[in-house]
Amino acid sequence: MATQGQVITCKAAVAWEPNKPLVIEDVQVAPPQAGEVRVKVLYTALCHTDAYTWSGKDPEGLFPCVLGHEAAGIVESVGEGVTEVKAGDHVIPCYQAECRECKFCKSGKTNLCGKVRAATGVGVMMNDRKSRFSINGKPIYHFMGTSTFSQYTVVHDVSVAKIDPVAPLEKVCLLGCGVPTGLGAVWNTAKVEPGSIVAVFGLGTVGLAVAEGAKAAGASRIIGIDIDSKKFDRAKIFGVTEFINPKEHEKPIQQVIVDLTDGGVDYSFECIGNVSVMRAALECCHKGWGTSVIVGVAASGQEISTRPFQLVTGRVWKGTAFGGFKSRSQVPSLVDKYLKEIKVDEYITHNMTLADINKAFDLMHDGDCLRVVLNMFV
Ligand SMILES: NC(=O)c1ccc[n+]([C@@H]2O[C@H](COP(=O)([O-])OP(=O)(O)OC[C@H]3O[C@@H](n4cnc5c(N)ncnc54)[C@H](O)[C@@H]3O)[C@@H](O)[C@H]2O)c1
Ligand SMILES: N[C@@H](CCC(=O)N[C@@H](CSCO)C(=O)NCC(=O)O)C(=O)O
Ligand SMILES: [Zn+2]
Ligand SMILES: [Zn+2]
Repeated sequence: MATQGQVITCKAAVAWEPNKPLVIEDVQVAPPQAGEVRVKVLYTALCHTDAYTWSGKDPEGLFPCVLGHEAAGIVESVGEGVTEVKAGDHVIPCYQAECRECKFCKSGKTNLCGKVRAATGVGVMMNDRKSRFSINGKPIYHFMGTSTFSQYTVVHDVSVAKIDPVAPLEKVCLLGCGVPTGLGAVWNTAKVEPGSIVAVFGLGTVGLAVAEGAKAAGASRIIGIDIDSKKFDRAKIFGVTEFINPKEHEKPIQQVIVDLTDGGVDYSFECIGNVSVMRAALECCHKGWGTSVIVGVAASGQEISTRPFQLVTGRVWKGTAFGGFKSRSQVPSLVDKYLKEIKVDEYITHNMTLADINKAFDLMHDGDCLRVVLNMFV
């Protein structure tokens, strides 16, 4: 039965309140308006940023909402004026949009896009500043412009990347967030050169993707730092060459690293979201040139600090969103790269269904878990 132009009622996991279990509900998803695309979400993974917003610590978190931003699916229908995708195309929703027309996109200096950000930050669509999700008439907010914990979602056309239909959607859904973030932090934001010494704080999916990116960039040493020593064996597969557990050292971790590296590392990456670790990551960098990249998302109210002398003496502090990748232009090439070389399957530790989403979030706090992929239609 054709669904184009019709309201679709489907299953979605709704976050009614911070920290309260998600509830699988029958949700009405309105047809896409001008410049919008309705996507049948086949697979979605869970990212720690979903857990962060769900926790109530995200200043942009609005409830009730449909969370989720790391997914893959097929276009169900498109609104007026949409030319770059059509029904049947395989796509990855992109929480970081790319319009190619705004001041940010045209600058060539950033992957951030300004076109729809004001609407996606308050859980609505740009066209009419309303949500396309509702339950018996009650609006449910969107999240990050993606809301992939729903069997159908509506996204802006600037927030969807068309990909090679050969790619397995149950795998490449990971290219919607965590893996590109880590790879791009190394390749686009830090621009790590061959021979560099790299420190990676936090060996979850994002940190392991940093290690994978650093190995591909030819780093000579990749030092993994995590408070859970169980992470170390697996991290070797992703390129980590040495491990440090800060709990096993009396000295501050930055001092331990400076001592081990003849003055500090060339590049460090914070992949946790802990502001004290962000400071350590900066301060373990080599005087004169060491660069530290903040990747982790810290809760509202948290602030970073260091002695300005750390920067006066040549260390550089940076941050990255989606690894600096321009989403619509570059996600399709990441999918092509996946088909040839980059790891993705290796980050998937669990496969579950939408009905089990609360159990999937519980699993994320278990040290063995990297990414859980949910099959949305089983
Ligand atoms: N900037 C972006 O675009 C972007 C994109 C995706 C995710 N993120 C953020 O990146 C962070 C990492 O995501 P993830 O999915 O890899 O998370 P994760 O929870 O799987 O990994 C974090 C790791 O850090 C370790 N850890 C915790 N506290 C530590 C400490 N004090 N010292 C050393 N290690 C410690 C944990 O044991 C774990 O292995 C999250 O904050 C997430 O929100 C940012
Ligand atoms: N609303 C949050 C922002 C959190 C944040 O920094 N998000 C990252 C992506 S995390 C993906 O897992 C990001 O890309 N930020 C840039 C942007 O949102 O435009 C808060 O306010 O803390
Ligand atoms: Zn994410
Ligand atoms: Zn733009």
